[in-house]
Amino acid sequence: MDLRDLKTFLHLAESRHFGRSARAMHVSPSTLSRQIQRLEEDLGQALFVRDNRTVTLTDAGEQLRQFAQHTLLQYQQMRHTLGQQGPSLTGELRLFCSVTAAYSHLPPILDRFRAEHPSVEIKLITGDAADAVEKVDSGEADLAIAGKPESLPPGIAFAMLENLAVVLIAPALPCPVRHQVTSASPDWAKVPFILPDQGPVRRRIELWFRRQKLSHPSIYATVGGHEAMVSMVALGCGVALIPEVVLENSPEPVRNRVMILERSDEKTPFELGVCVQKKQLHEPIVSAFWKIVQERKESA
Ligand SMILES: CC(=O)[C@](C)(O)C(=O)O
Repeated sequence: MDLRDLKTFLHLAESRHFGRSARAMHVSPSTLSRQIQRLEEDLGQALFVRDNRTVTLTDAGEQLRQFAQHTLLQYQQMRHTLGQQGPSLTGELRLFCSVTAAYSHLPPILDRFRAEHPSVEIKLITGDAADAVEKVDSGEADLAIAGKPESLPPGIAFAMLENLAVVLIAPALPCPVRHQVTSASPDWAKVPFILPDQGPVRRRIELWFRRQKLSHPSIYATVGGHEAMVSMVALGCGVALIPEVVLENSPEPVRNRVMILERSDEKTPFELGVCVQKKQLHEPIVSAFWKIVQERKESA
């Protein structure tokens, strides 16, 4: 068994997306398939079940995921201990992110940070992704995972993690809204929209309205938190624009009640990243976390 295969496997087990993992690990999709095949042959078990778009772990895959997570973290910890001079960091780090980001993007960064700095206490605050930059700007959090706003406050630094797709979603089960949006030429002025109350996603739906020449859209509700928007769409209340990762991390019964009407084009990606106050970057704990984010960015 090769550590690189294990790393690639773990990435795929977390992303559940061949293309994304191949890009992040700097290998071609066929190399990635070969690495997984090698592990499957070695263990004599299938690790993933694949269909057109999604990848699911088998029981053996889940066992290997746990093994890979422990092994790689222990390895990193050992490497760090061997190469470490001076005392390790102690203190507190306050992180803010959405529930979605806590599932999708925070785990590998936090695992790595914990492996290197086990004595730092992590205070995780979850909430509306749209509040992330403000939480850092106001000093309530040291670092946050955020969608990049059109303009960043002057004291804030932003390190991009990934370009996310943004999708327009509608109820998938038979209901009046589904009927409206699946007709041959929907009357968009009559379709109820669920909007985030603020933030970069709000800005995007406003641009979408403009492109559709929709000056008076019908607003069903304005809510805080992209996760809540998915639930409302799943209940048939209206349609909404959200980062696709929020849908991907919604519980399956909710996901099954939602369909994607439109996916944003690659020219207008939604930049997800980590933000911090520039003046805090010299603080040892903040700077240690920032360094890990920068390294991930380079390997993404
Ligand atoms: C901005 C952000 O954190 C996410 C993951 O895209 C979200 O929760 O919408």
